[in-house]
Formats: sequence, structure tokens, C-alpha cells
Amino acid sequence: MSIAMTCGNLNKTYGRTYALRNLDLQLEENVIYGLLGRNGAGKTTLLNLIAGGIFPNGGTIEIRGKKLRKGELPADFCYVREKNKAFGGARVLEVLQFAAKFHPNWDWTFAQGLLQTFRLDPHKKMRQLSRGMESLVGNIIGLASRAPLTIYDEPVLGLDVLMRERFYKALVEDYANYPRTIVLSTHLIDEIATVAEKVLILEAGSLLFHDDLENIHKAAHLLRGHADSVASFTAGKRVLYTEAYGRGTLAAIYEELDEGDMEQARKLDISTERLTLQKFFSYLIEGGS
Ligand SMILES: Nc1ncnc2c1ncn2[C@@H]1O[C@H](COP(=O)(O)OP(=O)(O)OP(=O)(O)O)[C@@H](O)[C@H]1O
Repeated sequence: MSIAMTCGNLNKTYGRTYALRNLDLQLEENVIYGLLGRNGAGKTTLLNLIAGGIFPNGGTIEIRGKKLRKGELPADFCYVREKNKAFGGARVLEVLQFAAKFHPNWDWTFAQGLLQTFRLDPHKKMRQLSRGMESLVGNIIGLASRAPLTIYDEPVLGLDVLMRERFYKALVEDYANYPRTIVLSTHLIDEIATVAEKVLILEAGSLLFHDDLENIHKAAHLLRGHADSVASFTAGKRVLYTEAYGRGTLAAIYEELDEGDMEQARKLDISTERLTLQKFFSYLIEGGS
């Protein structure tokens, strides 16, 4: 396993607010990550720190084993920001031409194809674009740059469902041909479940959770049953969240259940269902574990 990026004990404060607190994180090469977290969890702060746009109060960032110095930008890296006001007067094509200069792997044929896929007029000025169209220009840059480390902050903000699907399809197809490390920060959690391979969840400036999406599919379960039965079944298992209803208990657990477990659940009259990524996220955050 090769490491694309490491954050060590990263801290960022704004006045008395801790935006990131003692954050340790490793991103592997050639993996698509979904970066999740509630409003204010620290996602944009983390991405801005990696991109060198702001400086940490403490801690280190290494890109492919090389420590970033203060003010140093990561080499061969693409950061697609949530908002980019700087290009208001420029035309879409000019913005792409500008971006192309910074990315050695830039593919113009791919970029032109994406303009058509996303129905963008390359001669329109950035300030004439809708919110969604603005996101799409950023997404073309993220895709066509083919940077070994590509980071998107809310790439589907303002996009209609059709354009979101087109973006995910283009990303997954291109990634299959040109693997790289991609981080997608988003609030559209179930959509990212069809794209990401690993999930990072930030909460209050710390990394609450980091695992393969496949493991989440296997291990995230919701149980419902009599309170005593659920208590007995979940003993020794990782319980994320519990809630009482009447004489019953609902429990969200993070545990692979084998045939023996399923048999025990049936005997105890406990229903089991797998959690969607979004439900898993909600229970994890609500439970605070
Ligand atoms: N420039 C700033 N000045 C002061 N506080 C800030 C600044 N930027 C972020 N913060 C604070 O840092 C914390 C983390 O914010 P951040 O924008 O990183 O969260 P986020 O996870 O990206 O949120 P969202 O999902 O709402 O975009 C919040 O408490 C926020 O209020």
C-alpha cells in the first residue's frame, strides 16, 4: 500500500474555535475517498490546509512522503473548490486554458468531451453561469487535470440529478483508466456510496471514522427487538446508537453478522437490516461513537 498523503496531529483554530483538532489521517494512492461530516465539522478547513491555502497551528502534512513547508503548494495536485469567485470576467474556455497550464497530465480531448457532456458553452463568461454550471467548470478541471491527488469540495453543489449522474459516471470511468487518489467532500451521502471506495467521517474537527465502504455494507446493521433481547444480542458488539421505543429497543451496530449471529437474532425475535451509508452516518454521529 503506497501512501498519497499523511496528516500528523494537525490542528487549526480560528480564534477560540477548533476547526481541526489533533487530526491524524493517511490517504492511500489510487483510492476514491468520500469525505463526510456535518456542517462545520472541518471538511473545508482540512482541504484548504492540504491545498496550502491556509496554515495549520500545528502538525504536519506530507504528500507522497514529502513534508509540505509553510506556504508550499503540493506538486501535481488539483483542488476543486466549492466556490471560485476569482474568474468572474473570464470565459469558461479561458479558465480551462489557465488550469491546463498547471497540470502536466491535462487531457484537452477529455475536457472538450466533458464540455459537451455537461452542456457548457465554453464562450460564456464565468459570471454568467448558474451555480450548478460553475460547479461543472470546476469538475471539468478536476477530471481533465488527472492529477495524482485530486480533491473536490462539494463538487455536486447546485447540480441537477442528471448532471450529478453524468459527473459520477465520468469520474468513475476515467478513474478506471487513470487511477489516482480522489477525495470528494459531500453532503449527498448515499450518492457517494456508489462512487467512493473508502469513507472518512469528520466530527468536530476530528476523524471519527475511516473504513472501506465494503466493510460498512457488511457491518452496519439496524436491529429491532425486545429491550432485553437486544441487550443480550449486542453484548460485546460495537453499538453505535440505541433508542428505546415502548418495550423495545432499536440498535445500530457495526459488526459483521455470521450465520450463528443471524440464527441467534431469529431465536430472540430481533429483526436485522443493513444500513444505507446515510443512515449509518446519522446513527454514528447521533451516537457519538
Ligand atoms: N475563516 C474562518 N473564520 C472563522 N471560523 C471559521 C473560518 N472557516 C471555518 N471556520 C469554523 O471552523 C469550523 C469548521 O468549518 P469548515 O468550513 O471547515 O466546516 P465544513 O465541514 O466544511 O462545513 P460545511 O459542511 O458546512 O461546509 C466551523 O466551526 C467554522 O465556523
